[in-house]
Amino acid sequence: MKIDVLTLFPEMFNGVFGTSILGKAQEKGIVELAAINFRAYANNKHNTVDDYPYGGGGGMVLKPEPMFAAVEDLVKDAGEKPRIVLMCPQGERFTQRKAEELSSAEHLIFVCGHYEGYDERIREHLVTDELSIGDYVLTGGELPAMVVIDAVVRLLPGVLGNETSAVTDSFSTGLLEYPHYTRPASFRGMDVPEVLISGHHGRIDAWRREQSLLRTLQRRPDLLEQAELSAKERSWLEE
Ligand SMILES: COc1cccc(Cn2ccc3ccc(-c4cc(N)[nH]n4)cc32)c1
Repeated sequence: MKIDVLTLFPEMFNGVFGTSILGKAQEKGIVELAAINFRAYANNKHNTVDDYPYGGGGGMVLKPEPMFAAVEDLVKDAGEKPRIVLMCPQGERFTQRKAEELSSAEHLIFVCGHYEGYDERIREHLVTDELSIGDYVLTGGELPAMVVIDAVVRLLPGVLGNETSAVTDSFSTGLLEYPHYTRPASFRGMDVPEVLISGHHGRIDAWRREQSLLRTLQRRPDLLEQAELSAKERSWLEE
């Protein structure tokens, strides 16, 4: 997979792209990550990428020309038509399901703006997906793009050491994750649940599923509507 990020602050991505799981995914050749300064595509004397809004009002608006020129330059060598993902507070709420959908793309281009917004022609004629990472307003699209890229890349085959963890972790099952424990079996009188030390994998799986259901019921009952539950599980939860 190839991921390009169009931003005015490419240096913000150095740490995220160069270390830990994303860095290793690049070393393994699973993903190619690049942050490009779209100011390079500004076609005016002062290299401006923003301007005052027509109709007046506060704040500056991102101009269409540099963004169109930058995306067209990135797309020209592309095989499959890339997904052009615009980060903005008004976008579709980003979810694990959306991460799974994006992880099947060959090429993603993220548009990270600043200022008070984007010229609407960017949205209407360039963008394929508009995403928000939550109902709060950030200063720009870089942090939301990092969040989305992290959630997408970890799903790519070979990125996570233990293949199953991307499938069984929170939200992939539609439920919150069960509690995790590791050595020591007893720490300051706090013991690991017996079942996890029993070596009985059928009982362990059943306990983990039950804990996921309980934790989801307690913390995120809204997720239960969409989750795939057996009739027995549904009646147990409704008791
Ligand atoms: C566009 O509408 C805006 C209105 C007021 C401020 C801003 C600031 N801003 C600029 C580009 C940008 C990209 C993403 C986000 C963002 C995403 C989420 N979930 N919160 N905030 C915020 C951004 C934008």
